Amino acid sequence: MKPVKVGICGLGTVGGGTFNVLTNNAKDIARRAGRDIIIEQVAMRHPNPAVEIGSVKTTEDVADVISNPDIDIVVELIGGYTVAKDVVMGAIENGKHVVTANKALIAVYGSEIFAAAEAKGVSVMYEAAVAGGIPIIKAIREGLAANHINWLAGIINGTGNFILTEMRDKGRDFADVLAEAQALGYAEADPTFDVEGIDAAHKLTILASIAYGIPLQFEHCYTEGISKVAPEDVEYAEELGYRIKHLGISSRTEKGIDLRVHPTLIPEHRPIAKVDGVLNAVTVNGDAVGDTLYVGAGAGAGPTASAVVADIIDLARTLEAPASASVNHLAFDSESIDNLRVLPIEQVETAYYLRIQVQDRTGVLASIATTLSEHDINIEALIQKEPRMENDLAQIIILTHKVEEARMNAAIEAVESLDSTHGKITRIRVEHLD
Ligand SMILES: NC(=O)c1ccc[n+]([C@@H]2O[C@H](COP(=O)([O-])OP(=O)(O)OC[C@H]3O[C@@H](n4cnc5c(N)ncnc54)[C@H](O)[C@@H]3O)[C@@H](O)[C@H]2O)c1
Ligand SMILES: N[C@@H](CCO)C(=O)O
Ligand code: NA
Repeated sequence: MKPVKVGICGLGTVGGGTFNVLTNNAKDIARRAGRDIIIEQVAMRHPNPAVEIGSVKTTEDVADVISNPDIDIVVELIGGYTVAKDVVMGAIENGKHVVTANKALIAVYGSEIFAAAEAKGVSVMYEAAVAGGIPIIKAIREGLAANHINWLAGIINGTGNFILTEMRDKGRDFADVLAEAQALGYAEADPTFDVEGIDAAHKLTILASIAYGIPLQFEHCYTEGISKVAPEDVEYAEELGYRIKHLGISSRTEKGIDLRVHPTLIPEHRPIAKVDGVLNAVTVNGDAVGDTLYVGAGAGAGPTASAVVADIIDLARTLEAPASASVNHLAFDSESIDNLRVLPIEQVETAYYLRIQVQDRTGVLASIATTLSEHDINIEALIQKEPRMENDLAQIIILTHKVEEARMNAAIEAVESLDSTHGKITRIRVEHLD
């Protein structure tokens, strides 16, 4: 079979990794694809010291790649919504298949992009966009295709997990660890996407869509980052037998779809609680298969390139096949996408960890317990910490049973207004993942 020719746009962390994997593993890749895969051209702004470009043609203008008649597959590894979108839409317009690692683009503009691709009879592949090297898109879209998927939850931002792990294990400073994650090529161009949960929300939006056959609804994803996780909460959570992880969580309930990203206490015996550093993990529950768990590197040049190149190989294998033979972009036939409602966070039910600062005097505990009980909130565990700081305030840490968020909001407001409590209550949602 004739070789397949690839054009790479962007030669940064992932572009460089993709170039190197395609080059270094060319023999194995050809054996798998049944044909050679050749890098025909690279659009780049700066040389990448990790890459020996050799005799591959380069250009500074992505338009050269998109319009190159020899190129079958355009690989978009620039990032963002502007040039990247032009590259993807331009490649589709020119009848080329696309591979991208750009979750922001897929989460926000995926519907438009997939519609354009379907009209042209080409595919847009995005395995690298979610959980880096873990083949989670393939697992859900193809491997679990027999199932009615009930829920999924995952650590889906490598930078965030790396920061939380280093803070917990080594007591390192947040800003220091973030700088290291950036130097290692894990972080987004704008790292607030990592630390404020936006990147995880992009990924969760994609996962929920292919799990349930619903439209991409990034705008409805509840998003909270890790920037406010305090070292003392990490410590108290551990004392209660939990770890704090930044999770993306989605489940189907009778009321609608739950779609949320936030710091979460999970029991320390859950396998996902032990997934540390830049590793990601996704657990998916299907009605036939039960619980499944996928773990691997969520960011970095090699792991992300592994996913990009797997997509290129898939396309290379089926290049001459009719478009109807390809897996649907969002796993389900585009005619049968269900417009299920995403629940507002106020209607979501979870258990809670609460840390309340109180005056260290008798009766305080009783008044808090009474206020919670007036809101129908049951306490599962409670610890009290003596004052540590100059302000002479003690801390009460409470784990509650499940309660609707709106009711918890009302209870928190009532507890905060008690004379004996001080300042804002820290609240972190708790999930048992069963
Ligand atoms: N880094 C990771 O671990 C990782 C993992 C999964 C997905 N991603 C996604 O992959 C994409 C790329 O991320 P990255 O970490 O490699 O970023 P990066 O900043 O390292 O690389 C982007 C490259 O694009 C180049 N570029 C910018 N504008 C260009 C233009 N007009 N023409 C040609 N080149 C241009 C930049 O010079 C840079 O080298 C993003 O969408 C990101 O979200 C990254
Ligand atoms: N910045 C992302 C890259 C992988 O998508 C992360 O840290 O997970
Ligand atoms: Na992946």
